[in-house]
Amino acid sequence: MMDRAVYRIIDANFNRAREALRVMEEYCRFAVNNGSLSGRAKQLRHELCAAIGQLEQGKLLAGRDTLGDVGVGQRVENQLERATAAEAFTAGARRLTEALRALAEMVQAESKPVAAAIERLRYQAYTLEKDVVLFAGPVERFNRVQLYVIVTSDLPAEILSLASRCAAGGADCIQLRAKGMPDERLFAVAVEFVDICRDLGALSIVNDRIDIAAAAGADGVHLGQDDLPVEQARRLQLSPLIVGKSTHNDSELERAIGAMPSYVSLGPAFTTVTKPKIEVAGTDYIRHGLQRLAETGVSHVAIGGITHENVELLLRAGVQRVAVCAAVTEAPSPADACRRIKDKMAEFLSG
Ligand SMILES: Cc1ncc(COP(=O)(O)OP(=O)(O)O)c(N)n1
Ligand SMILES: Cc1ncsc1CCOP(=O)(O)O
Ligand SMILES: [Mg+2]
Repeated sequence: MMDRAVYRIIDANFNRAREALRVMEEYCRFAVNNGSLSGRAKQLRHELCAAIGQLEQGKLLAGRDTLGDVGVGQRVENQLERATAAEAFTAGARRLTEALRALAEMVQAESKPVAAAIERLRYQAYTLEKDVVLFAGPVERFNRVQLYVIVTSDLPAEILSLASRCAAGGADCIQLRAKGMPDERLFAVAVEFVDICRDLGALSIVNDRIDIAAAAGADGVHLGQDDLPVEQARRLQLSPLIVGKSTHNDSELERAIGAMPSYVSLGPAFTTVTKPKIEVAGTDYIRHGLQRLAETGVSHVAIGGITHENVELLLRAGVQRVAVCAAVTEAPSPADACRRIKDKMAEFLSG
């Protein structure tokens, strides 16, 4: 037989945990726009209710004494003063795991199986928090990108010079794509590339190689269909990285969404001199991809044969981010070429 104080603690922490889960669920649903993450928060809430439902409900309610609670009205500094929805989520996750811990300890005496179920929920809550933070933070950073330039070269000096000129011309994100460079040199170039991008305010992405991206401190990695899977790359990151995934058709897109990358590239939109043999996916695929992605929270970038002359066609289809290689890096002035595309985008997206 538990005493009344224990029931009071269980009742208070059950309410605290449910409320925290609501905050987490709403953040996943309305800020992250991800049905799978909000579904996991909802499932946790239902499982918590089912676990506590096994205790005697009458005793829980009889133990409640809000008016006599000496903690009511005691506020710590900054409580209920969250600057962002992400901060509210993190505070909710902390409250949730604390409440679950208190619940598990207090329920022990009444029911060991219920206490064990609550402990399992606590570990699931830690995992959910981690999955949400590792997904939502990088997506938010990537969503600020409009112009993404891919610098393709195996010459270190050319890569670094192009990266500086493109960033100076307004590229928001630059990818280092050096397909034939030995690892030692690739790592050294990646370190300099990351520095240049950081100094000039562009995101730095390394193509193909999560190991080089993580070791060089890049903002992200881009993975193709033949590269390491997104889930495995995530396990190797040292801090939350932007993880991009190439897709060229509906079935690749569905598989990519399941792995929850930060963004998918949709393309090729047009024929491309950078990959002359690749089949064009076309603007219909891009239009459909954008619709499908809207309910996932996964960001996008259109790619393949994009120039300042055809970018408006994509913007009209709903594209908000474009990745460009040849039209910028083969131009007499890569910085001017970036500016031309950025201006077109700014004009369209602000109008
Ligand atoms: C933004 C972006 N999208 C697609 C690709 C192509 O990746 P992948 O199919 O792995 O081919 P390679 O570029 O590795 O030859 C990309 N690099 N960047
Ligand atoms: C790397 C890549 N993958 C699909 S299309 C493409 C090349 C994009 O380059 P470009 O802008 O020169 O067409
Ligand atoms: Mg690749």
